[in-house]
Amino acid sequence: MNSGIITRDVPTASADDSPPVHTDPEGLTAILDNLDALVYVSTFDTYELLYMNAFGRNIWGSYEGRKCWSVLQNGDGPCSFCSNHLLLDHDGTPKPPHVWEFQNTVDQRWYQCRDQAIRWTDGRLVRMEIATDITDRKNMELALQAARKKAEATALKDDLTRINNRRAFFQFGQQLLHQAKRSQSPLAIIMFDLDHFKLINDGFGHEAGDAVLRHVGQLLRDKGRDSDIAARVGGEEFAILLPDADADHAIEMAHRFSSLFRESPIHYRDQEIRISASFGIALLEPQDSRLEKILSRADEAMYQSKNNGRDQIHLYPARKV
Ligand SMILES: Nc1nc2c(ncn2[C@@H]2O[C@H](COP(=O)(O)OP(=O)(O)OP(=O)(O)O)[C@@H](O)[C@H]2O)c(=O)[nH]1
Repeated sequence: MNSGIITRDVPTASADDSPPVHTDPEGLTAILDNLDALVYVSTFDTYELLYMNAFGRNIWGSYEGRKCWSVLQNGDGPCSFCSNHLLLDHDGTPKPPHVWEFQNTVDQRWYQCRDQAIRWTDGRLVRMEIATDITDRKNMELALQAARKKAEATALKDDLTRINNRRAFFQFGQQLLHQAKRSQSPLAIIMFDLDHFKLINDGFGHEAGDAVLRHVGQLLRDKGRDSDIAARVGGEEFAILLPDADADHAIEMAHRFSSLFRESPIHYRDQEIRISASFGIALLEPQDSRLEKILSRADEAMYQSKNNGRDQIHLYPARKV
């Protein structure tokens, strides 16, 4: 059968292991069948496969009289990612090769594909693809990407409490601040500091102190809104950024956590550790462009709660709520 790429009568290589007998003096079939890459040719209008080399036949089977989407992708129609429309100019002139990567749905391996419109032996323009197996490189790339993502996520988490660390608070918070300003929506920050934490460390031991911090982290994770950014911003100091929250909402949230802390003692080695915290709330103001400004007002309000006797909530500038 004439493959179309070969200009003389040449037997098509079989998918079995026996080497094909090549009669074409140019040895083109032998060259194509010895390539460690898929080469195939299909028509633009009917998607019929006109040629596929031995690499392809060994993986995807026989192709004669079949469509590329059926043989190569086991599909029941043209592939959604078909690159045919990228291979010809609007006036029908072949464009330079289109190079892309994808994972084959039949053998699940990754290929780098080089697609091009070429002139077939009967004169019409057809699609040719040369696809090289890049699975090993791709897997390494994907593993590296996953490792980098994990490292980035780890760098933004506080080891002890498993909530955001200070760096993450500023990174995510600054973005939310810009968003709030753009959409002219409110935004609030609640800051709190555990009361007499040194006494917990001194009385129950540093490990008990760690257990308390973990407990607070857990409450923040479990009881906050998904859209809020809760972070440990210091030793026993925490902050919650509340997007789209006005004073009433922030006050309600602060009261909710204040009660939760008071009402959920930590059980540590048969001992019960009771905690409370002093809270400060600050709201986004029109002149704010940096998160630090709002945080420092929340910090000021928090110190009013500390100085007034602890276990209470102040809204900046000086309102006990
Ligand atoms: N267990 C533990 N303790 C910590 C950690 N980070 C900071 N601390 C302790 O937190 C304590 C903070 O003490 P202070 O700043 O005096 O505050 P406080 O005792 O909470 O008193 P007030 O804030 O005034 O109510 C210190 O003893 C620190 O050693 C931590 O990761 N684990």
